[in-house]
Amino acid sequence: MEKSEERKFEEKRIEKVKKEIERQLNTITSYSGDLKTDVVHLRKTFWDDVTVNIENDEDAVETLASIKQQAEMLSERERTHGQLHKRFKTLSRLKDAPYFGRIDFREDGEKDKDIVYLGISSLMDEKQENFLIYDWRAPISSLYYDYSPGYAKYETVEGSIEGSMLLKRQFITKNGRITSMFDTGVTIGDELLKEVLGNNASTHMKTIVATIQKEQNALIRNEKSRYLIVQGAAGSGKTSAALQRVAYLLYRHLHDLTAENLMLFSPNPLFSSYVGTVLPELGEDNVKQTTYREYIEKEIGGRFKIENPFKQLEYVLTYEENDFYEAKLAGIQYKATLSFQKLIDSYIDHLKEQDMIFKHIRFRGRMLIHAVKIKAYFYSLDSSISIPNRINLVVQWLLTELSKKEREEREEEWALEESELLETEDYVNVYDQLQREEAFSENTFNDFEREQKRLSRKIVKKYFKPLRAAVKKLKFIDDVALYKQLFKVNGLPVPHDWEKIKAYTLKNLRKKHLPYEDTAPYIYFLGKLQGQRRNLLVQHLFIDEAQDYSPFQLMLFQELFPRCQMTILGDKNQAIYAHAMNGETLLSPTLYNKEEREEMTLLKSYRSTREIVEFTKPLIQEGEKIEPFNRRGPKPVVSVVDDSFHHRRIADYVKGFIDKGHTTIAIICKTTRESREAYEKLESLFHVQLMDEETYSFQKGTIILPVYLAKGIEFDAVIVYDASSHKYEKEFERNLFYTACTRAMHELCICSRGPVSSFIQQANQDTYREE
Ligand SMILES: Nc1ncnc2c1ncn2[C@@H]1O[C@H](COP(=O)(O)OP(=O)(O)OP(=O)(O)O)[C@@H](O)[C@H]1O
Repeated sequence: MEKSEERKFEEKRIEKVKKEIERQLNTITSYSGDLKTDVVHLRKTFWDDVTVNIENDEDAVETLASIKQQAEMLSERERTHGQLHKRFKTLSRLKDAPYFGRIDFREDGEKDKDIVYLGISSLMDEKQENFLIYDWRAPISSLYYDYSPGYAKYETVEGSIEGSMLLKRQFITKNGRITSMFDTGVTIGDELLKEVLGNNASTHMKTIVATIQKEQNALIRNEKSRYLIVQGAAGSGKTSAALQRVAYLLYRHLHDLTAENLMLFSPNPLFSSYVGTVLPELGEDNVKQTTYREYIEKEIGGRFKIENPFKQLEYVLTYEENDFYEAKLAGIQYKATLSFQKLIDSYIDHLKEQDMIFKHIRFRGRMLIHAVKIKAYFYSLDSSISIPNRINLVVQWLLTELSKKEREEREEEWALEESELLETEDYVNVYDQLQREEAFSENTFNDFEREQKRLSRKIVKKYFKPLRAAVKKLKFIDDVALYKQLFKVNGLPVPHDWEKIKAYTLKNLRKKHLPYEDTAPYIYFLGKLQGQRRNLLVQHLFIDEAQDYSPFQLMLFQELFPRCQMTILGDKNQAIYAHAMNGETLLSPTLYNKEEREEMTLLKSYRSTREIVEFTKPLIQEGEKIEPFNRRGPKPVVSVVDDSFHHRRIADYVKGFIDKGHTTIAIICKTTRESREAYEKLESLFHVQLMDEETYSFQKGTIILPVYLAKGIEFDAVIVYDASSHKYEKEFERNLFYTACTRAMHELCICSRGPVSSFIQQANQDTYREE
C-alpha cells in the first residue's frame, strides 16, 4: 500500500472502531439506566417482598432466608452497576484514544498474520468474534514492547509462541483522530518517546503505556520471584513501571486479585497524590497507598510523640551543636540493623524468665488488681509457652478476676448510691424486666430489694465495661516501661557504643518522645509481646524509594505481610537517610533469600536531557554506566554569586524559565530550615509557593521545597538554592545533592554563595556552563 493509502486505511479503521465504542457506550447507558432504576426501586421496596414472621424458630429461619435472598439480589445488581460504570469510563477513554500501536505478527507455521492493535483496554466487535483492540497487558501485546520487526516471540500460559513481526506502527491520537503515525524499526520509536519526554512536567505523573521500554516491560511482567529488587538510575522509570505493573497484575489475576490486595508504600503524602492519577487513567481502581509514617502512627501513636523521618533528617543535616549528636547518629545506624533485632530477641528471651512489667488495674481510684499479682500469674504459667500465648492466658484470668470483683462491687456503698441517681428510663426497664419475670414467679414480697440489686448490678457492669475492653486490648502490659528496660538490662549482646545510644534513647523515652529510628524496633518488640498483627489481605507490596528503608524495616514488613510478594524499587545513589550512610538498605540483595529474589537494574535515564544526565553522572559512583536518553537541551549552569546578588540572580533565572515556557520550576533547598529562609528572601521578588511536609499536592508555578520532599517528583526546571562548599561537602550529602539535580527535566541551574561544593568540581567541566 502507498503511504497515503495506509493513512486512509488507518483513519477509516479508527472511525469504525470509534463507532463500535459509541455503540457499546449507548448500550451501557440504557442498560445501566434501567439497572439504576431497578436498584433504587429494590432499595425502596426492600421490605415489601420480605414477610417478617418470627413467631417460631421455623418462621424466623424462613424470614432470615428471604431477607438474605433480597439482599443478595440488591448487592448483585449494585455490583453489576459498578462494573458497568467502570467499563463506561474505560470506553469513554478509549473513544479519545482507541489505540496507540499496531503490530502484524505471523506465527511460525501459520499462513495468516495476526493484526493486533493495542490500547488501554480490549474491545471486541459487535458479534463478539474479533478483537478490535487488544489490552496492552495481553500476552501478545508484549511483542510490541520487546521487539522490532523481524524474529519475535512472546510467552503464554501454554508456552512460547515464535514467529515474525511484519510491521510495527505507532499512532498519536487526539480527540479520537490520528494526528500522526509512523512505522518503527527500533524497539519503541525514539520519536514518540522524545515527543512525550519533551513536554512540560506535570503536577501528576503520567502513564507510559504507549512507550514502555523493553527493560521496563520485563519489570512490569515479571512474576517469577517473591522479591523483585529493582535498582534504577534517577529518572529510569521505576515508579512509572511500578504503577504499570500494578495494572498488569490486576489484569493478569482478574479473578483473584483486586486493588485491595495491593499496597504501595510511598515516601510522603505529596508523592502519593503525585502518582495517584496513573491507575485511574488506565481504567483501574487505585491501589491503597500509605506512608511508613502513617503506618507507625496507627500502630504506636498515642503512647509517644513520634519523631517524624523528616525531623530526623533535618536534625542530622543541620548538625545541631549538642552532645547528643554523635549518640543520635550512632543510634540511627545501629537501630537500622538486624543486630538490634537480635538484641531485642535476646531481651524477649530474658522476659520469658523474668522482669515483665505490668500495670495495676485500678477502679475508682482504688487498686483492683495489683501489677505484682499479674506478674506472678504470668510467671506461674509454663515458661515454654510463648509470651503472646501466655498473655492470652493472662487475659482470660484477668477477665475472670474482673467478674469476681464486679460481683463484690455491687454490694459497695457507691453502687447502691448511684443506683438511686439513675435515669427514669433505667428504672422503667428494670421494673419491666422484673414484671416479666413475675409471670413465672410467686415470689413478690421483696420487690424493692430485688429492684435495687438489679440496678446496682447494671451500674457496676457499665463501669466495668471499659475495664474489660482495656484488658482485651492488652493495656495492662506496660510496653513503654518494657522498652525502656531494654536499655537497662545487663547481659544482652550490645554494641560497643551502647552507652551513648542508651543515654540518648532513655532521655527521649523519659520525655515520651520516640525517636524515628526506634519506630520499627518498637513495633517489632510489641509484636513479640502481643503477637504480631499480620496483614493477610495484602498480597503484593510495592515499596518505592526503597533505599530509604533499613534492613530492620524490611524484616518488619516480612513479619507484618507474611504472604506478600514484594516489588522493591529504589536508587542507592538517592539514599538520603542517615541509617544508609554506611549500612545496608532495603535494596541490598543479600538481605533476601537467594532462591526467592530476583534483581533488575535500570540504567537508562528518561527524565532529564542528555546534558543534565552527563553533568550528574560523575557525581556518583558507577555513574558512567548511566545512559541518557537522547533528548537535548541547554547545559546546566553553575552560578557563583556573593550574598548580595544571590536572590536577585535566582529571580532572573526564574523569569528566564517562565519566558521560555517552563511551567513547573522548583527551587530546591537542602533542608526545611533553608527553604523557609529562601522563601522569606524570595517571596517579595516573584510569585512563589513554599512547600513543607504538610503540603499534599502542588500547583504549576514556582515552588520552594527541601530535597526530601522533591523525591520521586520532577520539574521542568530546577534551581539548586545554594550549592556552596559548606552546604554540600560531607559524603552523605552527596546523595542529597544528586537527588536535587536529577529532579530537572529540561533545565538545571546551580547557585552557590561562595565557593562551590567539591562535588561540582568532580563534574566534567565540559558538561556545564559557569556564570
Ligand atoms: N517508557 C517511558 N515512556 C515515557 N516516559 C517515561 C518512560 N519511562 C520513564 N518515563 C518518564 O521519565 C520520568 C521519570 O520516571 P519515574 O519518575 O518513573 O522515574 P524513577 O526511576 O522513579 O525516578 P527517580 O528515582 O529519580 O524518582 C517520568 O517523567 C516518566 O514519565
